Amino acid sequence: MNAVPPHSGPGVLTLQAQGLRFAYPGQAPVFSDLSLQVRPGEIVALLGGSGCGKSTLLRGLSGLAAPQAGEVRFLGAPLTRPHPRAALIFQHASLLPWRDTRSNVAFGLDFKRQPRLDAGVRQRRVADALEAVGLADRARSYPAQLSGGQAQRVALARALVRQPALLFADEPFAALDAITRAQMQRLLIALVHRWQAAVLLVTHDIDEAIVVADRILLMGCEADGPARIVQEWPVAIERPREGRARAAAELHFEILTALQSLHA
Ligand SMILES: Nc1ncnc2c1ncn2[C@@H]1O[C@H](COP(=O)(O)OP(=O)(O)OP(=O)(O)O)[C@@H](O)[C@H]1O
Repeated sequence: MNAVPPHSGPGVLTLQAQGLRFAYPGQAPVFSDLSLQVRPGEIVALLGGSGCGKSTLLRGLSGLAAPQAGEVRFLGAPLTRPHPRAALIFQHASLLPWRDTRSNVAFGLDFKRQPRLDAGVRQRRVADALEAVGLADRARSYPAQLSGGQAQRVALARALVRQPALLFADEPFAALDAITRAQMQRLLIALVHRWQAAVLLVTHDIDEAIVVADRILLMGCEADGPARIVQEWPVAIERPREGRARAAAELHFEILTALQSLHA
């Protein structure tokens, strides 16, 4: 694998959001005065009830939507639009059907503001990313020839090819069956550790958050007011976490109780 360049200097947070406010036109704010941080290499899960604003927050943090107040800093500098060292994955892989797997992954290097790479470096990056997600032998396959799990691996490779310092992931495994989902969770953990990326993972699934995350944030809103981060938990369960059912169950119960109390 090629060396991944350092993501930030010592002590620099990967992502720092301070005092964010966002409202859709003519509507009450989805969130107001919301702050959070993601440290280098940290996996942070964002849990919350449906409609509380998780996806909107992710869009605001990634530069896809502009908050009306507050500041987002990425690798120490203000972020006002999508950054080449931040990548996004969503519930649906959204591959280009007329491109094969290799070309879909290479497309990750063609987004706006990506640095121009020479052909050899591009090829190596794509090959590394495909190998990392276990699809080196499917480089010539088209999306219609892939399973849902394989398609999501291609989407992950398309994100990794950019050597991101931060991966924004909005319910990336929600559409997968339980076994594929567990495989993808393990893959995500292995890859971010190997590629030294941080992750901000939006999920509805408390168990997924407990298996994957270093830290869990619970987002909620009381009495239809703007959402905020109401509670946070460091996940101190030793990895790998499968088989540590008791510790996980205790944390699951604590988070579920907090989530239910928001909707009581
Ligand atoms: N484009 C939009 N225009 C207007 N309102 C929107 C738009 N997108 C989302 N909303 C509203 O903003 C609020 C937050 O939506 P958002 O999708 O961010 O929540 P969420 O927590 O990600 O939901 P879910 O978990 O169900 O996906 C909701 O009330 C939603 O109806």
